[in-house]
Parts: sequence; C-alpha cells; structure tokens
Amino acid sequence: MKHFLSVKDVPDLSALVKEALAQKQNPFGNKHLGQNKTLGLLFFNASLRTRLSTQKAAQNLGMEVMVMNVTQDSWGLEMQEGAVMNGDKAEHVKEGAAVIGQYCDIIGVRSFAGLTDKEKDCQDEVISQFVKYAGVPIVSLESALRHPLQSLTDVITIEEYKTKPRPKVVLTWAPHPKALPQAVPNSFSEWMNVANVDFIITHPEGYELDTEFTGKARITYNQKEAFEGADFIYAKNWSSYQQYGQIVSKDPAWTVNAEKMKLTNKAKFMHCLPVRRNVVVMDEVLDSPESIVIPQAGNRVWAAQAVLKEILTSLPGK
Ligand SMILES: NCCC[C@H](NC(=O)CCC(=O)O)C(=O)O
Ligand SMILES: NC(=O)OP(=O)(O)O
Repeated sequence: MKHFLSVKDVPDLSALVKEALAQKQNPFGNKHLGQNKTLGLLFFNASLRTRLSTQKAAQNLGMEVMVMNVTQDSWGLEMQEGAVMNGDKAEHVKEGAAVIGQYCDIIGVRSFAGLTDKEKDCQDEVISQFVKYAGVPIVSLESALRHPLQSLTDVITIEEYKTKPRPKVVLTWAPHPKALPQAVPNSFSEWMNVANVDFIITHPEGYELDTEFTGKARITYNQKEAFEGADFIYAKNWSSYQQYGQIVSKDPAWTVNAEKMKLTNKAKFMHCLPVRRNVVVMDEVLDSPESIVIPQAGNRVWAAQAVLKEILTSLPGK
C-alpha cells in the first residue's frame, strides 16, 4: 500500500480486516517494523479519536510520532497553484509538504470540507496537494470527501458484532445544529458497497449524497421502513450536497430513539463520534446495551495499525 486515501487503496478488504483483528489480538507483535520510522500527524481541524488512536497505533508498531495542529502552530499554508502570496498565508504547500516529507516517513493529514465552495471541496485540495508534494506516503485522517480510517473501523466493528453472514446495515441521517461535511457518510457508503452487507441509506429529501459514493446503495426517505429488520443502525448528520453545505432540515422526527430501534432486529447502534446527545440520538439508545459506539471507537487503533503496518512493509528499502 502506498497511500491510504479511500477504499480504492485496499486491494483485499477482508484481508485488511483480518490483519486489523490480528493486530488487536497481538498489539506489540510488530514493534520492530516501525523502528527508526517517523509518523507526522497534521491537523487542520480538531480531533480526539483520530489523533490519539493513530498515535497509539504508531507507537504499538515502534514508530516515533510528531503531531502538529497546523492552523494554530504553523505558518498558514497556501494550497493554490500559482497564487500571488500577498495575503495572510506565509508558506506554499509546495515547500511546506516537501519539508515535512524530509522529516517523516509517513504523513497523516486531517482537513475538512469548507462547505462553501463545492467545486473546491470536490477536488479534495489539501490532501491532494500533500500527495503531490510530500514525497512520502499519505494517510487520510478525514479529508473533504472521505474518512477511510473511520470506515475501515466500521467494517471491522460490523465484522465483530454481526450475527449473520450478510447483515442489514442502515445509514440514517439525523438532525444537528451545525452544518457538517459529507465525508463520513460518503466514505461509509463506499466501504459498505465493497463489504458483504445489505446496505440501505435513509435521509430526508434534499440530503441526497453524491452518487459517486452511494453507488448501488438502496435509498429511501422513509426512515421507519429502513429500520425494519436492520442489524446495524449507523447514525450521522451531514449537510446538503445539492444546496451545498446548507442545513435544509433540523426535523427532530429523524432523531434515533428507542421506539424506532424496536423496529429493528435488535440492531446495534453505531456512530463515529463526537455525537450530540438528544439531538442525533436519545440517551435511551446511546446508554443502552445495543450501543457499541465505545468499542467502535476503540477499534480505531486496530484500523490505523493495520494500515500503518501495510504502508511500513511497502516503504522503499523494506
Ligand atoms: N471525525 C468524525 C466527525 C467529524 C465531523 N464532526 C463534527 O465536526 C462535529 C462537530 C460538532 O458536533 O459540533 C464530521 O461530521 O465530519
Ligand atoms: N470519529 C472521529 O474521527 O473522531 P475525531 O474527530 O475525534 O478524531
């Protein structure tokens, strides 16, 4: 594996899931692999899970880790080619990424969609520029379009908790006070379309995702119908893709509650976190035994460890 940007970088998903579960069984068995290797983690946006779990995964593999909150600690990075840099950005990504690539063997980058300029977000500019200029493998820690470490985690977690070979997995939109990116639902859809699951997406009208990501998924505006017989409920808010970055509904009828969970096949409740309690999902669901959000977040370590291991073993000279 060179870069880890989407499911397209994974030649064999079930082999990668097996690898992650093997890392979970034996976390320190590959401690030699990362010796004298450095992982740089660059955050243009806030994080709890991604930052700590990726750092822990790297440490388990014997790597050194350097973390930078780019927007707070470093120079403002200009991303645009040919920019006349007489504004507030002090350094171009051509130099910035190339220099960080001199210090690191692998670089992780988190940069969310701005949600104002659809065309710009669709180009996934920040992560693409790092791939172009850093000269070392890049791991997406959530870009404008995708969150592949989260999606791999979700596949691993479904594998662990499923009670039938092909479970019914429902991605449901839920309300939120803020406009959020489409990266998590885009990416979850892409990965579910590769995994062996019966996949359904439900959301209000106006929340259609880009078909590039939803592909062959069934889509319904009827949340209750989607929940019937489901084995996994995966809740997430996202802002509108058509009316780009806008909130077109805050309808509390879409909040996940115990009554709706009764329609399911004792479904497990999943969310990538952070989650707004009693807006996205009621306490009665999040605090119930069916909620697996904490072990799901725990699995972020094994997803990151499997990916870093794959990249380390493909580094030149290995
Ligand atoms: N990395 C997981 C989700 C990150 C982000 N959520 C958020 O920004 C939530 C912020 C809040 O609830 O205020 C998203 O939806 O893409
Ligand atoms: N799920 C997730 O990526 O969490 P953080 O935003 O806290 O990293």
